[in-house]
Amino acid sequence: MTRVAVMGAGSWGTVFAKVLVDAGCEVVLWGRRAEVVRDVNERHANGEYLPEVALPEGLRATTDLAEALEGAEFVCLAVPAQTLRENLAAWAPHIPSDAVLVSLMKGIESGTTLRMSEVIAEVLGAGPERIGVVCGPNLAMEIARGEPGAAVAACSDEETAQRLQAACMTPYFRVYTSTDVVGCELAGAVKNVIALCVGIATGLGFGDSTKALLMTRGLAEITRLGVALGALEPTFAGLAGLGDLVATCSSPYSRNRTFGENLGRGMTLEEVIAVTKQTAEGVKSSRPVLTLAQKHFVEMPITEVVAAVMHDGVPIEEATLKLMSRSPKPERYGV
Ligand SMILES: NC(=O)C1=CN([C@@H]2O[C@H](COP(=O)(O)OP(=O)(O)OC[C@H]3O[C@@H](n4cnc5c(N)ncnc54)[C@H](OP(=O)(O)O)[C@@H]3O)[C@@H](O)[C@H]2O)C=CC1
Ligand SMILES: O=C(CO)COP(=O)(O)O
Repeated sequence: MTRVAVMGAGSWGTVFAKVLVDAGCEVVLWGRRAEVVRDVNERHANGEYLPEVALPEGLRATTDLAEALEGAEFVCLAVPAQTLRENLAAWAPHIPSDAVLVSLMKGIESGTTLRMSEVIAEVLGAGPERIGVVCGPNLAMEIARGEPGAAVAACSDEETAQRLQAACMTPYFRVYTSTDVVGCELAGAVKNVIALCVGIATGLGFGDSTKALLMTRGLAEITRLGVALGALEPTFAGLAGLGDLVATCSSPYSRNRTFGENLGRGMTLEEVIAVTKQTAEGVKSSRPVLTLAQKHFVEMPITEVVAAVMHDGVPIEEATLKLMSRSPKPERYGV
């Protein structure tokens, strides 16, 4: 039986642990709070993050790092992107030296502009053949209910990608492989920034024309950045690209979209932060994504205004005007 540790017992860590159990793995879920761990072990639930979701009885949880990580073939990482570095440093002594490290996260590190796989490589000194990513249009509550879903298991080493695919494929969760780690990770992280903007548009009361505009031009800027960083263009038309963008920008379950929607409705940034209980990665990632874009001379107008609203106090009306008054040009997709 494949032994897997899932590090982080929030919404996605818990649901992905369920998927792994349903796929036939032996899974230990690590959480930092005893009450969450107790809920998983005693009630087979994570009431705080996933109300009314029944977890498999075979899913075990612990707060003990050594217990979670002992003998793990795959270590799946599901904590907020900005906390990964400090967490990994604490977990490192317990991580088996041959384990494959799998990022389930969708963010870019502030300050360094590193993708999560790059943070893993830097902190643990692991080679690319030991680092994977799982991403795609996966809203935790929907996958938890066993609704048909799909994702991409990416690793630069095809064989590792196939092992990862086998570990998490279930009758309701279809997994494809990819070797384009850069494309998958970037698409996952940057769609959160676009979802913030779609959320703002929703909160302002705008309809589907505006949302389609933002998703389409958002995908164009995600693709431009990805290709500049060495990703493969077709990745952005796939599950990790278009798929995740559409799911996140359309779903009331999306924390990023909801964050934007609250802002668009007129709440202040401080008020929205106060009511947002779960991780909305796009807020902090918008700045490092923009820095990456500037470094590679890639135009990302939507990201630019989102970063300005999130970090520089630019009013939404000014951001809207800025986007809509850009110079006339032919429509270009990608590079
Ligand atoms: N939710 C979803 O639908 C999906 C999310 N993702 C990605 O998965 C990643 C995790 O998100 P998700 O599980 O949804 O987030 P949640 O906000 O639901 O959960 C965050 C988890 O991380 C823990 N945590 C927070 N801060 C720290 C810290 N400093 N050290 C250790 N643990 C910490 C929380 O613990 P505590 O409860 O104790 O605060 C909680 O277990 C994100 O990058 C997200 O983009 C990817 C696909 C789908
Ligand atoms: O990544 C996700 C869907 O694939 C979840 O999006 P949110 O983090 O915005 O909820």
